[in-house]
Amino acid sequence: MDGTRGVAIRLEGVSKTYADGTQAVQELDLAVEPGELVALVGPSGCGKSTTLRMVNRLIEPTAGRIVVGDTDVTRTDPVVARRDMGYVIQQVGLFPHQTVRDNIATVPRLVGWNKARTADRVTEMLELVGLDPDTYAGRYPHELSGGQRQRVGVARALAADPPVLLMDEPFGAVDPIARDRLQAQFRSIQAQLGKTVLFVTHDIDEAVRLADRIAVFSVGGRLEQFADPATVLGAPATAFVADFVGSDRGLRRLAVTPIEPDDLEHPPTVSPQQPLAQARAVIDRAPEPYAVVVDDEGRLRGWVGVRECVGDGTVADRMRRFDETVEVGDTLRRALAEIVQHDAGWLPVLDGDERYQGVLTPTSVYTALRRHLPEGAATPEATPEATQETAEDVTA
Ligand SMILES: Nc1ncnc2c1ncn2[C@@H]1O[C@H](COP(=O)(O)OP(=O)(O)OP(=O)(O)O)[C@@H](O)[C@H]1O
Repeated sequence: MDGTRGVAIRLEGVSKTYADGTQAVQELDLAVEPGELVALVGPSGCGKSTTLRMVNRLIEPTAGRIVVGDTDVTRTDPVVARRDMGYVIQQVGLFPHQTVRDNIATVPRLVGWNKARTADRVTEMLELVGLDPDTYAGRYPHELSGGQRQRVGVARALAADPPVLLMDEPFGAVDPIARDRLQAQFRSIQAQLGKTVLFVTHDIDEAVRLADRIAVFSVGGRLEQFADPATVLGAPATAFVADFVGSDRGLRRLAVTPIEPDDLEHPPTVSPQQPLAQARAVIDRAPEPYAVVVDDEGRLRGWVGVRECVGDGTVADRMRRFDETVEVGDTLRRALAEIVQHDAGWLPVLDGDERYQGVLTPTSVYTALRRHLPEGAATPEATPEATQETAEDVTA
């Protein structure tokens, strides 16, 4: 979809001290690239929302400069600056006495779009967020589910095609299943639109799932680390970050680590036309008690184990099919989930053209996870002290 692409956001030495002396944000420097999706995370009260609201000047910084695209928003009329920044909040903030249509049309009308252009845009935005315009445009907010209200909130924020989107716990108020769906949908919307998105969440899994980079704050608005999810999880910069992302960060890394061809194992392969006796001989020479059946075009057909390789006939007569496969580029988490779900010792991996590439086993998933540790990553999980600690935790 054509539209305004994202612009850079720069915070330079930004601080906020509230009137009662609370230091919410201290000397914050943060540079967000155009089109980047950045999550602000940290414990309650660490200044995430304050930071977000200083960008659209709902809160005035006490020091520093905030530049959005070419505009120093700290020196611009905030009402004008806000037109370039869609804003989505947890409770959505839809106008209760206006229809969905009128809610979405708010900013386009404000900036003087004519009726026809505004009406087209409302339809386009409802379709973008997956709500049928004929059904929903005329409804009032109380006639929608929480998830639908949230989607209308996103549609409204995007309606005037701003380059920047600011979101404060955008999916916080919906149930976990709707939340998963909304997150996936938002990712695909963002992939199409390429806006610059700053969003606040206290949910590290949401940040890992959605963000290109994660900014981790500690109380007092100090930036502890600003890096991509794999680095935050695999190489936490400080003890604070390690604690915040949790002792199960190793598991979380599964979700951000893609399957690569180098990670795969290569058990023996046979073709469907081969006699079973030949397949048996192939398996007997290999450490694995099975062979993968691949046809002449490199497509996966199934597998045979030693037990199938008896009697006359060909591999095609006795081979078994797979319940599941994964592709190179899918996450290790997906692979492990399939292995566990199907109680399988191994899982075939295809390329984007459905050609067989190799297999993953629980061991190779683990090896891949270790290989993908970001540079400079200490592996606290593997140190004697950490092992000791875990043992104490277990016995405590
Ligand atoms: N208007 C205000 N006056 C005084 N202190 C404030 C004000 N607004 C926020 N604070 C304080 O500033 C600090 C940062 O608040 P902020 O809302 O930015 O945190 P947060 O990280 O978004 O927290 P949460 O996750 O709980 O929403 C907190 O200590 C909060 O109590």
